[in-house]
Amino acid sequence: MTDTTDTAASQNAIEARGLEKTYRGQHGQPPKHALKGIDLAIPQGSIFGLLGPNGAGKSTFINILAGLVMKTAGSVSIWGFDIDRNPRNARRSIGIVPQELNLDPFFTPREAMEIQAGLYGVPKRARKTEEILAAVGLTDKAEAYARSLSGGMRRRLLVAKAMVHSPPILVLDEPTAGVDIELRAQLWDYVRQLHAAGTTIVLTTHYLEEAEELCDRIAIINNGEVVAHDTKDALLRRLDTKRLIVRPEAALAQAPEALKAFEPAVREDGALVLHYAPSRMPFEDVLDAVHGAGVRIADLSTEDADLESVFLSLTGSRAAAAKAGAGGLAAE
Ligand SMILES: Nc1ncnc2c1ncn2[C@@H]1O[C@H](COP(=O)(O)OP(=O)(O)OP(=O)(O)O)[C@@H](O)[C@H]1O
Repeated sequence: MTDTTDTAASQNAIEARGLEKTYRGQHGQPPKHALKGIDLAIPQGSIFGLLGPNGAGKSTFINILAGLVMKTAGSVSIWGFDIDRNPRNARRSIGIVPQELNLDPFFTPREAMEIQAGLYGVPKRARKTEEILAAVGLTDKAEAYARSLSGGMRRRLLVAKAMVHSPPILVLDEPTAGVDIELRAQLWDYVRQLHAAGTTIVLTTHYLEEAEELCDRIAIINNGEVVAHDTKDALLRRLDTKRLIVRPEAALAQAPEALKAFEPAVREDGALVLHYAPSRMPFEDVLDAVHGAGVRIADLSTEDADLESVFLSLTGSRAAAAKAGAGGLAAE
């Protein structure tokens, strides 16, 4: 076993090559090929979003990083440490916040932190229990039993526990599920602080808006395969599509036939939504078409493609996008 990192690999916080996972079929079920050769490089210092519909394989990927699921084939290195050849160092380089709120109900947050630090062999003088509890807003609850904590507090305690050994990488698996908006904002503030201090952040989320707001790079996984892997901006640019939202002076019963080429829809609030490709069609031409169709405009606005559109075009699944909690476009 060696402790030396491979310098090329260490440019990336996490690197997976040809990663495969096949779950053995249980109760007469056929085997499940959950990861079909994943290649993924997560650069150091990024806030990386891992997106995908339910069952895409995100948790499988994260559980392989955590050492909870054995891969079937391929290789993974964490902070330059191969998980097979150097599992100890690989595991020390990463803090994982699990999806489930699995906390021992009989320990207080302070105790839970100390136990976790002990498990990682962090010497007493090097522990940062109070500092981390304060950062996640749990100082007041340091002596409360975990069972008396709200869902949001438990989630924040899990983040705190994942940070006890000061790993350079923090992975959050669906961290804001069940967390109310205020606490979510607080959690993201802390995650941003960690990122500013140099921690690489990887998160899976069902909230596309969250990924859009937070992440600088995004991979979309569908059906065990990476279908996109790019900077967020490049992903958003990839779709040459904009929406024009027109508020007509008089209510429209339906979208005018003459505007068919713009995939028109009349929203519940009465707005007429048109789609166009800005690189191929000057805005003036879109407006002319609206006038030509006899629609008098009371007000208008445009919207760029969002992550949901990208997600939809890549996974081809409107249901998946709806499940992904994007909202907002439901009326179209
Ligand atoms: N222990 C297991 N045994 C058999 N099949 C499994 C097991 N765990 C996951 N799977 C299957 O593997 C596929 C990928 O599951 P995984 O949980 O990784 O997806 P996910 O993208 O994390 O989904 P979600 O967002 O719902 O958590 C799914 O079809 C799932 O049913």
